Amino acid sequence: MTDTAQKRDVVISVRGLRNQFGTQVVHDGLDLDIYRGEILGVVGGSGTGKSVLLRSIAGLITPAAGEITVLGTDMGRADEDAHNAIAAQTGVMFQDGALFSSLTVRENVEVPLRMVHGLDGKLRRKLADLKISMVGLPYLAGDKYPSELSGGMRKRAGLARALALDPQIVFLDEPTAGLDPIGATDFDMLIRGLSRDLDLTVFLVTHDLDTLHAVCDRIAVLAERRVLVTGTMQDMLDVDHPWVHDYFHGPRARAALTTNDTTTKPQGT
Ligand SMILES: Nc1ncnc2c1ncn2[C@@H]1O[C@H](COP(=O)(O)OP(=O)(O)OP(=O)(O)O)[C@@H](O)[C@H]1O
Repeated sequence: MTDTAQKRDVVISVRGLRNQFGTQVVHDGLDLDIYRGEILGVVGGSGTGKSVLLRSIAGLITPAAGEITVLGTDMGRADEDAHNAIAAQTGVMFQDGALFSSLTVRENVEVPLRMVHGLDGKLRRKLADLKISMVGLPYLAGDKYPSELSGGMRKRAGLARALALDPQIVFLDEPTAGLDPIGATDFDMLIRGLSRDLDLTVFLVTHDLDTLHAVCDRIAVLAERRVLVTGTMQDMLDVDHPWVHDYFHGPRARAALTTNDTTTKPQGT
């Protein structure tokens, strides 16, 4: 870690995390820090526990051991009120948007807003429409049901819902999976723009090398049940570990490097 990184504000700290399902140990002694305002890309082979890590930090599963501190709150010791306060500061977007199929897009985005006391229906609808427009969906999309949307639109709707309460942190699980290359690039740019404009911290699980190049400030690699290494894309190219080397030096990585060398890149840490 550089001196600059050490001075930065840690908004999520994970120490000694252990996750286990039956006899299967997914994480063991996993440590990770995430800094305010950064976009952290989390990569790793299939089944290395990227989504489980996301769900642990987002408070959706309880780890077997370890400490997770989010915005200064030790989640293992926090009472229900503290958990709710953190939930209001964090938004989660799942791969397929995870929308309620019986609700319109606007009603889906209104779901978290219902937690806010004193917000009448009219204002709630206005706020939902604002989020819908922030993620680049047309105004009329608010009246549609998830089944009436394309996959990319459903992802945007899921992102609008994740942003409903103006969180400080958003968790994105494979945001570009299943999108065509143009849709994926558009979504990458949306994430970067929102992160910059809203000063969001983004925890982003992805397999998409273009996303890593175009969007992420830092990358964390999961392997051997822990975070093996963190650093910039440049740092990853120098890592002497078989999986990391193959991933970042393979033909797809080279193609992503060439493509993204011609576009604007985020500042490294
Ligand atoms: N609720 C659960 N019950 C039992 N096992 C689980 C559960 N959730 C995840 N696992 C297991 O934990 C391991 C890690 O799963 P996870 O979904 O985090 O992997 P991943 O790295 O996100 O994989 P992929 O890249 O394929 O999406 C897998 O072996 C999975 O089967």
